[in-house]
Amino acid sequence: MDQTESFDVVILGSGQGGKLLAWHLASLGKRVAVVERQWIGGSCPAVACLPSKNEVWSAHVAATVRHAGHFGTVTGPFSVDMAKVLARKQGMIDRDLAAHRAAYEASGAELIMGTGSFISSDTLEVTLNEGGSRRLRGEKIVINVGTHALIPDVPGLRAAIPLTHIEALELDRAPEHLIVLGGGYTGIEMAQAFRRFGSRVTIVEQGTQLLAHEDLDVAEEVLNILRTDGIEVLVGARLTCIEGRSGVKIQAYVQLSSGPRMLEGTDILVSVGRVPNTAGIGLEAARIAVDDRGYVQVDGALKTNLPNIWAIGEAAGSPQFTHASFDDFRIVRDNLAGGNRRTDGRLVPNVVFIEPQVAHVGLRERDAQREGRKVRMATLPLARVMRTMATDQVAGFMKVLVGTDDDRILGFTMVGPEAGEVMAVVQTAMIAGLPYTSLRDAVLAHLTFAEGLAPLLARVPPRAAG
Ligand SMILES: Cc1cc2nc3c(=O)[nH]c(=O)nc-3n(C[C@H](O)[C@H](O)[C@H](O)COP(=O)(O)OP(=O)(O)OC[C@H]3O[C@@H](n4cnc5c(N)ncnc54)[C@H](O)[C@@H]3O)c2cc1C
Ligand SMILES: NC(=O)c1ccc[n+]([C@@H]2O[C@H](COP(=O)([O-])OP(=O)(O)OC[C@H]3O[C@@H](n4cnc5c(N)ncnc54)[C@H](O)[C@@H]3O)[C@@H](O)[C@H]2O)c1
Repeated sequence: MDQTESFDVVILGSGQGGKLLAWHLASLGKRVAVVERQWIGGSCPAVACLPSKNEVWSAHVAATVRHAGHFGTVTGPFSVDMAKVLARKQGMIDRDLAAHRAAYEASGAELIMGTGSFISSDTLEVTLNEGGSRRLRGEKIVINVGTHALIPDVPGLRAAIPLTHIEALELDRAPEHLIVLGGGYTGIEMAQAFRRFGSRVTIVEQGTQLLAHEDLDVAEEVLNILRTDGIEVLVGARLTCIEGRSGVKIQAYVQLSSGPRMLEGTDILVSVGRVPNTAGIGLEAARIAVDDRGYVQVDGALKTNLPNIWAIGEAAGSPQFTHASFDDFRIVRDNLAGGNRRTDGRLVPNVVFIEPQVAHVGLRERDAQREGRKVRMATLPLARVMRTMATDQVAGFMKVLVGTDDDRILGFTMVGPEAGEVMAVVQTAMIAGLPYTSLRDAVLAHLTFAEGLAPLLARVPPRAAG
C-alpha cells in the first residue's frame, strides 16, 4: 500500500522565506507541510542574526560602561557576566520560538521535525527526529535549506574542534585569547563583541583587506576602528597549520608577507564563508540542477529546472541575508499566484553590525571602476556631520555615487553610527528614482546623522556640460 501523503505544497527547510510562504499558503487553505530538522523558523532567529545582534548589543553596553568616564558618568569597577549575557539571549530565542509555534498553529501549516531528502522529483522521504519516517508528495516543492559554516581544509583545524558562530554564541565565558579566522561579516562582528566582553582577539584574514566585498577605503576605516578597539588584525595572512584544541590551547601557524608567525590562543572561531546544505538531500535523484558550488540553480523567478520545484534563500544562491530570503518569499508567493515577479535588479542592502555600523546599498566604487562605468562621487568624513559634535562618534564616513547622465543616486555607503538607518533613507530615494538634488535640498532634522546627507550630496560634482 502506498504510504505517501499528498500536500499542495511541501517546503524543505524552514528558513525565513520558507516559513513565511508556508504560513501564507496554509492560511489561504492550501495543504502545506514544512520539513525542518533543527531550528523552527530557520537559522536567523536561532543561531545567526538575532542571537548575534543580541550579544553585540550586550557588548555595546559593556563598551559604553567602559568609556562612561569620558562622558562624565563615574562607575566603580565592573565586569561582564557572560552567563547573564547568554541567559538574555536565550530568553529572546525562547520567546521567538513560542511565537513561531503559534504562527504555525494559527496558519494550519504542518511542521514536521525531521531531515528530508528527495526520492523523486515530487516526493520527499523524511527521517523523523522522534523516530520513524514519512513520505510526502508535493504538487509543488520549495527548497529552503540554507547553508552552514565552511571549515577550510587546513591541517589540524578540524581536529582542533573550532568554534563556528553557533558554538561561539553559546559560550558562557569570554575566551582569554580568541583567534578569528576570516575578516568578513561574522568574523568582525564576533571579534568586536568578544573584545568588548574582555577577550584578547586576533583576526586572521587571508585576503588583502577586511570585508572583501567592500571598497578599500571602507575596509581600511573598519581596520582602524577594530584596531582602536584593541583587536589585532592580520591581513594577507594564510593559516598553514593548527595545533591544539579550541577551548584549551591553540597554536596557529600563519604565513604573513613579513614571514611566518605563530599565534598562541585559547579558542579559534572559523568564519570564512558558507556551504549550501544541498549535499545528501537527493537533488540528483530528483534531477534538480545545482551549480559547481552546490547552490540550487534557479531563474529570476526562483524556479529550478523542474517546473514544480522552487528554491529560495541562501541555498538558491540568493544574497546571504534574511531580507533577501524574505524577498524570495514574496517573489514565489506572487509567482505561485500567477504573477511574474523576479529577482533581477532588486536592491539588496547590507549592514555589518559592528560599532559603528557599515551599511551599503547599490553600486560600489570598485564595481563601477571594474565595469568601466562613469560616475560622480562624493565623500564626507563623519566628523563633518554635526551630530558627532554631541556624541564624539567621529570615526567613519559617507560615500555616494551618482550617475553622469542623470542625477539618480546609484550607490551609498556609510561607516558610522546607525548607518543602516541612514542608508534606508538613501535607498528610499533610489527606489523612488529621486534626483540626488531633492534629498540634498530637503529639510532634514537637526541634529540627526541623516542630516549629514545634505553636506554629502552638496559635494557631488556638477554634471559635465553638453
Ligand atoms: C552569525 C550570522 C549572523 C547573521 N546576521 C545577519 C543579519 O544581521 N542580517 C541578515 O540579514 N542576515 C544575517 N545573517 C544571514 C542570515 O542568517 C541568512 O541569510 C538567513 O537566515 C536566510 O537563510 P535561509 O532562508 O536561506 O535559510 P535558513 O534560515 O538557514 O534555514 C534553513 C533551514 O533548513 C533546515 N534544513 C537544512 N537541511 C534540511 C533538511 N535536509 N531537512 C530538513 N531541514 C533542513 C535548517 O535546519 C534550517 O533551519 C547572518 C548569518 C550568520 C551566520
Ligand atoms: N550583518 C549581517 O547581515 C551578517 C552577519 C554575519 C553573516 N552574514 C552573512 O553570512 C555570510 C557569511 O559570513 P562569513 O563571515 O562566514 O563570510 P564572508 O564571506 O562575509 O567572509 C569570509 C572572509 O573569510 C576570508 N577567508 C576565506 N578563507 C579564509 C582562510 N582560509 N583563512 C582566513 N580567511 C579566510 C575571506 O577572504 C572573507 O574575508 C556573509 O557573507 C553575510 O552574507 C551577514
